[in-house]
Amino acid sequence: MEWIERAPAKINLTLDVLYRRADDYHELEMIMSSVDLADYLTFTPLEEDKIEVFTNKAFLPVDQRNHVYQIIKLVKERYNIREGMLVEIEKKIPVAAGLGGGSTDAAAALRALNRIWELNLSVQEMIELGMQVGTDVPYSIVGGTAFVSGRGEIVTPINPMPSCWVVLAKPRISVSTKTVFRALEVERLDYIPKSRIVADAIEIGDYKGMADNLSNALEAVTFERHPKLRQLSERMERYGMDGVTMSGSGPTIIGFSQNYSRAKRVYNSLRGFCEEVYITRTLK
Ligand SMILES: C[C@](O)(CO)[C@H](O)COP(=O)(O)OP(=O)(O)OC[C@H]1O[C@@H](n2ccc(N)nc2=O)[C@H](O)[C@@H]1O
Ligand SMILES: Nc1ncnc2c1ncn2[C@@H]1O[C@H](COP(=O)(O)OP(=O)(O)OP(=O)(O)O)[C@@H](O)[C@H]1O
Repeated sequence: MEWIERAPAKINLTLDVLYRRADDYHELEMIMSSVDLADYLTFTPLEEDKIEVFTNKAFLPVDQRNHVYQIIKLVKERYNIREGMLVEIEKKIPVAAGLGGGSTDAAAALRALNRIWELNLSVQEMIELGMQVGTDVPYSIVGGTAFVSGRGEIVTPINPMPSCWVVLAKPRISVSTKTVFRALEVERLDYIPKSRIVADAIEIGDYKGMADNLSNALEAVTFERHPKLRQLSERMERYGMDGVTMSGSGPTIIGFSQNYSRAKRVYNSLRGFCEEVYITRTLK
């Protein structure tokens, strides 16, 4: 029997860095939401005790380095499972883009294994396991629109973000999350945390309040290294998007509009300028 699990991409409406912690991670506050762009994972239980991962992107690792492989291994060890699992990942979310692709696949694997192996894990137990694989896995287990804090493990669902179109633009630039955090001088950040402001706006359905306060503390570092991203962000603002920001540690720049024709126009204009451009909707 086969089991199919959908794994949606996430966007950051905000990413506030509060301080660097003793364990070298950063204390964060973020508003995240899921969008209508997803990977699809097909799970086939195997009698033989082995883990096999396949994907349609040849450059992606399918061994211990794959987040899905890591989750299966973790669950098998923790719950002493002697059966095997074969997973096919149909990758649609751009990789290393700031859209949480690997994390959402890992979360989808946890949800699927929980059902297939009848583990009866609570959301909290899945969050604890997921955190061992990546910062964005806990959010991806919960999904929807959420206020995310701590290292990324405290996920508080809030009202769905006001419905709108989201244009995602990813130029051919690679960004290492670790390098960006390392280059960040938190004590010198000249910037006001926006997550609580955006959460309050979303709670009362205030689209303008949300769009006016999008922000990302990592933008300064990533933009300095890749000036093309600043140009892209300014271009999207000039084209009339209601709000523009960077997702995660980049390089994807996201723009919001409640007007479909405008979002479509921006999408069409960016296609010549950017490697990958998508027009998506937010998910409830
Ligand atoms: C920046 C975000 O995209 C926001 O959504 C995520 O926090 C990144 O998620 P990810 O790629 O799954 O990240 P991880 O593999 O957990 O962390 C990558 C690196 O980012 C830095 N990192 C991450 C999370 C955090 N709260 N503080 C950090 O300093 C650490 O150097 C870590 O080694
Ligand atoms: N299933 C997977 N899908 C995508 N990337 C994976 C997967 N498993 C492992 N990786 C590795 O994880 C790295 C980051 O990819 P991913 O797409 O998760 O980044 P991201 O979108 O920037 O994530 P985030 O927003 O959480 O920082 C890549 O270098 C890739 O090789």
